[in-house]
Amino acid sequence: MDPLTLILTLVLGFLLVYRYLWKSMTRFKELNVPHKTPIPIIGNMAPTVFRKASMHECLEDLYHRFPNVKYFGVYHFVTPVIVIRDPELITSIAVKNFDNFTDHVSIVDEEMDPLLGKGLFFLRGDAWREMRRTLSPSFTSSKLKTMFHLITDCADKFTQFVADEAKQGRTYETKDIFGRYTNDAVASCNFGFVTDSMRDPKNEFYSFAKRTIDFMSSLSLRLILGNNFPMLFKLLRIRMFDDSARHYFVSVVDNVVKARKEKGIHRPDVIQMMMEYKDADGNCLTIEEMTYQAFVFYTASYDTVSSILSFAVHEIALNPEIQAKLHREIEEVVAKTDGKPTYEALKNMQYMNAVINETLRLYAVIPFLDRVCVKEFQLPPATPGGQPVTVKPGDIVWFLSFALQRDSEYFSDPLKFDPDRCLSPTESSQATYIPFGLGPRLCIGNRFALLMCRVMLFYLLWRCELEPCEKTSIPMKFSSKSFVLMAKEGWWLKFRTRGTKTNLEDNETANRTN
Ligand code: HEM
Repeated sequence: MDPLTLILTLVLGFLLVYRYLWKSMTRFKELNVPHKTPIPIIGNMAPTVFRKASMHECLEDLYHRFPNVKYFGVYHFVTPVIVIRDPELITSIAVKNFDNFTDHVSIVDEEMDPLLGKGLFFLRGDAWREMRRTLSPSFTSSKLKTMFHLITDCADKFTQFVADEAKQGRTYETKDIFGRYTNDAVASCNFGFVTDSMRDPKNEFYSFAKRTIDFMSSLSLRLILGNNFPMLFKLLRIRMFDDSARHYFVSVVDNVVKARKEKGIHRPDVIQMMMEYKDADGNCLTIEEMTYQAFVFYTASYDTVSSILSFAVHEIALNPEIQAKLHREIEEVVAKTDGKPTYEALKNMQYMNAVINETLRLYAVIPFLDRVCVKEFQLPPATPGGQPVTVKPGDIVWFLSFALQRDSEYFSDPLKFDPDRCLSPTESSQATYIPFGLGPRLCIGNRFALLMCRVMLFYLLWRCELEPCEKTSIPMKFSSKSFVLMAKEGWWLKFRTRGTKTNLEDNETANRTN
């Protein structure tokens, strides 16, 4: 190609791309939906692009710019998204009119990235319905009860190890150690084998999975790009996870299934339930299908559960009266169950549940919940006297759990960590408290997640006291580098085995928290 043709082609290409991008960025002006003027390509995401704020804080800021509307528009880079602000309208979309909004935004190509694309989260329409029906029985209360001892084994081993190490007080980065616990619990309950990642942090499964699902790596960037430029992603064959990850997890599941069949092993876990599943025509799940679902459970748990535990212990350490109250409740259960806590005893711990629920309110780890319109739907006017807006198939809506759960309109003194508010059900409603989402797409693992948190906090606070240390972030600042909610400087705390503290150390702790 001669230089002139090359330059003309490049200019034309640039103009076409610019026009296409710009066209999508005038959508809200045309629809007369309240919005902030976007910057080309970056849209309304400048604070996250220039690392001034986390995605959560950037969206929360936009949320507060439009206080009196039912919804407003956000340009997530080049993608126009309607953010629903009104709780009633959120319920209408996610629950009552679910059939118009059945899917999550598909950010990966199913064939190129089957580990994510064929997992429950990204399945669409009937394929999602079928798989959700298949997997739901794995997480009922009765199934969780059978998995309870698998989880307590992990928490017990973990806290014994920590209690041995922390006799003189020991500082930990809690996200790292709770990541190991979550890994062990999920490996045991979902993949069907035992790891001990505190004593053996280099074990193959944990090392591989941790490297694969690292939101502080380019994975966060790839998630954002996949959300905005799915065509480009496909064209350039960019993937979230490469073939080595798929091969590794398929071989793990294959080995577990083979060993169980050969040795006649039966274990009360999710792999076993998937092995035993048969559809109406007698078809079983393939090894690949089992792997994709076990992998999505792992991905959905690893970061969320370890983050919620880290935020919870951060607040517990900073609030000695909450820690004391929680410890009293734990001692009551220990006394009642003769030191062998049961599933029911833990499930009924009111204050423990309030502490976890309050953590989920204050720290919604996922920045937004999304739905894609699959059937035309009419939104009421955004403002009194405005015009209704028709949402078409392919249009995207978001609900901002982080902003809603920190809105003083719904929660008094919203930045205060106050578990007591969760003891009185009046403070939250269905659509303003949505840490696990809502409607038929609600997190399938929510009970499992709560159980993992409850079990860990129980064993940990039974054996250890938690204190802030020099490196603890006070107040908590969020990282602008990650797609999920992360502490900017990490989550650092001092753990101390109960009953080993001197009077002098007691005074030091009191001074630090005052
Ligand atoms: C504290 C921990 C967790 C939090 C905060 C969380 C939060 C969420 C949220 C917000 C959604 C989207 C819901 C919606 O769109 O309405 C979701 C979906 C999902 N979560 Fe969780 N989750 C957690 C733990 C888990 C665990 C432990 C598992 C697996 C065992 C899991 C598996 C899933 C799956 C498979 C979906 C997709 C469900 C579907 O589309 O049908 N999550 N989660």
